[in-house]
Amino acid sequence: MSVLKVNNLSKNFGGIKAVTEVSLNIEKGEIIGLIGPNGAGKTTLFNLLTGIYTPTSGEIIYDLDKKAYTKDLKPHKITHYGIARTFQNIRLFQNMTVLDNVLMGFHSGLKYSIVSTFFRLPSYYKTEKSTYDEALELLIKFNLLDKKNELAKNLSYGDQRRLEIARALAAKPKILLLDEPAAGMNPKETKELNFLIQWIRETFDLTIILIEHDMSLVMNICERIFVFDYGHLVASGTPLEIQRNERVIKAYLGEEALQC
Ligand SMILES: Nc1ncnc2c1ncn2[C@@H]1O[C@H](COP(=O)(O)OP(=O)(O)OP(=O)(O)O)[C@@H](O)[C@H]1O
Repeated sequence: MSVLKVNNLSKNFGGIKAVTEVSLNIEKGEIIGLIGPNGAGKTTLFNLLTGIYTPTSGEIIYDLDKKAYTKDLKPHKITHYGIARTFQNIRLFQNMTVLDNVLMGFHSGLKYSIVSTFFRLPSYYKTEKSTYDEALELLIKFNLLDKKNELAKNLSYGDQRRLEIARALAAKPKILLLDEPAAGMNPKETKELNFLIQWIRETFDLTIILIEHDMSLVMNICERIFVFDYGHLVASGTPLEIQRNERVIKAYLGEEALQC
């Protein structure tokens, strides 16, 4: 079942063609890798998928059952359609605690009204209590419970990356976008991330799309890979197909890819 479809999507910034006529289809439950040289358009595609940028042309169709298109969707609405993300440069609330960061992630999905919040009606407290419990559960799953009262800025780099993923999951997404999750991680943390990504796919019943330059991670966990160059989608296929694709080897991977 398709959960996300992109048709002839383009984004120009003045004369720069960041994304050009990209079409792709993502199936439920897949782990997808987006790879390509710096400036190839990968993050711009994420920004289009999350409503940060409006497409110059083309369309994005989320969750085909609901027939939601990008045209009039703002980022908070896209969250409601089930997309959450992390950022290349970690964007946590650095001076807030670990627990508060996760609680902020629930905010977009909360069901109580302004009236019940203002008058502190029972529905407000009920939602607040279950949100708090769910936040603690997420912290347990991510092995961060003992750090719940620490400020985000005091966590190790690997913990900050995991906290950012936990916060994204609080919005209960169907599709999780990870922008260079292994950036800045040491080999041990990258290995743990490898297992973490597969574990969250199973545990949270997710479809995952990740941008990554660490080829061992991409080749190990992705079922399909899309390769970008100068804004164009130049190849797609399984890790094995991509590793053997002459054009991709020449433009990006290099001969060592064959040993991955
Ligand atoms: N807001 C913007 N304004 C102008 N140009 C932009 C903007 N965002 C991206 N670009 C340009 O679009 C092109 C694609 O950039 P993008 O960040 O999407 O590449 P990328 O594949 O994610 O690169 P990296 O791997 O380095 O993160 C680049 O030429 C970049 O300079």
